[in-house]
Amino acid sequence: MLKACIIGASGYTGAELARLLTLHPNFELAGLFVSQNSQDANKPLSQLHPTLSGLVDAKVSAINDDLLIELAQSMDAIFLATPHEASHDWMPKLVNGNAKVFDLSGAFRIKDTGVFADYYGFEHQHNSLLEEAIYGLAEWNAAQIQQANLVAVPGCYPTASLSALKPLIDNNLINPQHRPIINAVSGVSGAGRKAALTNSYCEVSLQAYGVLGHRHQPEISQSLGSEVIFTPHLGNFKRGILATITVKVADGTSQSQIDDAYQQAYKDKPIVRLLNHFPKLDDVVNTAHCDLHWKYDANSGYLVIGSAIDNLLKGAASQAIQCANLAFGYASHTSLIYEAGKCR
Ligand SMILES: NC(=O)C1=CN([C@@H]2O[C@H](COP(=O)(O)OP(=O)(O)OC[C@H]3O[C@@H](n4cnc5c(N)ncnc54)[C@H](OP(=O)(O)O)[C@@H]3O)[C@@H](O)[C@H]2O)C=CC1
Ligand SMILES: CC(=O)N[C@@H](CCC(=O)OP(=O)(O)O)C(=O)O
Repeated sequence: MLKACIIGASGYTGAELARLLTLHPNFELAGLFVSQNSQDANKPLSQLHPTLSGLVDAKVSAINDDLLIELAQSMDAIFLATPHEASHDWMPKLVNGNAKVFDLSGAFRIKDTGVFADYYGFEHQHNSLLEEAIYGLAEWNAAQIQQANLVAVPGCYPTASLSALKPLIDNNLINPQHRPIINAVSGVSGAGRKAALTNSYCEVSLQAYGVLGHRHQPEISQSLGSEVIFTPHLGNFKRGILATITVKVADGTSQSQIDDAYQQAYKDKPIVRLLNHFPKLDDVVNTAHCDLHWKYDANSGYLVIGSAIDNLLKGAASQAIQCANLAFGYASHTSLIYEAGKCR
């Protein structure tokens, strides 16, 4: 069994990782950590997340610098489900050991350091680690992830958006004169577990935010190789992201070229499901799937794609497990999807 630990285990994505690693046939969950001064240190994870009762009753421990170095030597896999700044600050201690590191934060996703000052509010100090980090979009970067020691797991909105747009861009089907327009709605768990006025129950009402300035816009553009217009919205539900994306396709594109692009991209990739209707959040929440559907108007040249994921799973924890599966030589979907009542 491969030894894995989670830093930031008490958060929403950390708890999902704990569940997925406990149920995984190839990993042993060997450590759960929170920050040095965490109020939750020494509490059982199942006390913080009672849904894990009987499954993950181990206590979370406070992390410190010596422990980081020790974990880098003793673990096979380290999952960071921590704020961007914490991942940024700790990474040099974590990458120089035996463990492969899977970072769910945004700290190592972008190659251009200027983006961190503009969108993340801190100056990036680790250029060489940014170079080394592999972007963990599992269906699209498998060969690189298999060789990686440091995987930057994509953000939730970028996962929903890129899963819809990559088949088109890879087949030169997007009209370069027109930016794809991404409108996406997220549940409140996308903001993490910490209390804040903007995500408290009585305050949340469907609303756009981060308009023309959200940090996921440069992340999507980097991976797509094309600028986009990205507008996120916060909805008054717990989990899930529904993205509706409008694309002006290249002149002369046929319906069958579009259909083929999606079918070729996702054949043998069972996490992504191509539907015959526009996706619904309820069908992906609590699953590792990304559901896609599209409709094309050949007269106008406009294509609309619907993409749905669970932000905490395909948008974070289960995609991190897909990356770990690949990095340790297993099929990407190992332990993540169900077939005839069995976990594949
Ligand atoms: N929620 C989502 O849908 C997605 C989140 N992400 C990213 O994943 C990461 C985790 O997100 P999420 O689970 O939602 O966050 P939460 O706020 O729910 O959890 C954060 C975790 O990190 C710990 N933590 C907080 N501050 C620090 C610190 N300074 N040093 C070390 N540990 C700290 C927290 O515990 P404590 O404070 O007690 O130490 C907690 O365990 C973030 O980087 C987020 O941007 C990525 C994709 C989707
Ligand atoms: C609803 C909500 O607040 N969502 C988060 C995105 C969560 C995510 O993907 O996290 P990263 O920060 O790791 O990119 C936001 O808009 O900031």
